[in-house]
Amino acid sequence: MNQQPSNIPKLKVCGLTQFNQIQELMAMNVDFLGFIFYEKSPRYVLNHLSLEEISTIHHHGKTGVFVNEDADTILKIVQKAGLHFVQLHGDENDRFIGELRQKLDPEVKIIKVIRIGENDSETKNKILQTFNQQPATSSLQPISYYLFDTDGKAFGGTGKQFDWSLLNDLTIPLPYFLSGGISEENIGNIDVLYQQPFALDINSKFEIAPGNKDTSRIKKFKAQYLKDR
Ligand SMILES: O=C(O)c1ccccc1NCC(=O)[C@H](O)[C@H](O)COP(=O)(O)O
Repeated sequence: MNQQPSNIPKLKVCGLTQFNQIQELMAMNVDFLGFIFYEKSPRYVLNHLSLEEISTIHHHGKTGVFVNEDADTILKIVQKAGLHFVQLHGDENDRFIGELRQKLDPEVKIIKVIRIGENDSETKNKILQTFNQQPATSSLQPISYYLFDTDGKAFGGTGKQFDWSLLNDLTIPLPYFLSGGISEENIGNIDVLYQQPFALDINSKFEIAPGNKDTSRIKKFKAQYLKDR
């Protein structure tokens, strides 16, 4: 993984489908490469790359995004594609996550997505419930990271920002990825967050078309916002 001063968030680029673009992102030391294994997404990676092709990508941050997928399918994809992170982007409950954790190689880390709708007490309760799902006595922590994204019918890739100030009302017990419509236009507001993100997750705001990334804009974004601020 790329060495950076710890106060600078890492960068995940999600919804990758093009081999040449993946190579360009690797050359610019992007920390996480996101592949969507959800058939209904316009960024469904298996329409473009095979599991064998993904397995040939030599990078330590290969992340598979899954939506309410069954554990054995996730396991098979993780093994065949050589993934390092599993991002659970649906409504997976603690029991499912615990079972999946038992099946996965301990080196493979789980990122649990919390999709955020309105900034209201119901949303805050939903988030707190998810935080409380972590069994304290487990020898292997089921969830390693949270990812906060904007809720929507498509589950992800909405291109919309949620109200970040909501995170300031919470003590987030794990490092987290900040996601949902992140671009040059709103990243300047990141300083409002008391607890800074471990990583930023960018996607549709840097696309020419779904799955087709504007890598030169990503390069500029990374150089401008993810160096010493
Ligand atoms: O991007 C998708 O098409 C998608 C569909 C279903 C579940 C997850 C999906 N994306 C996962 C991501 O991690 C995205 O980067 C995240 O949703 C933010 O996307 P955006 O709002 O476009 O920046």
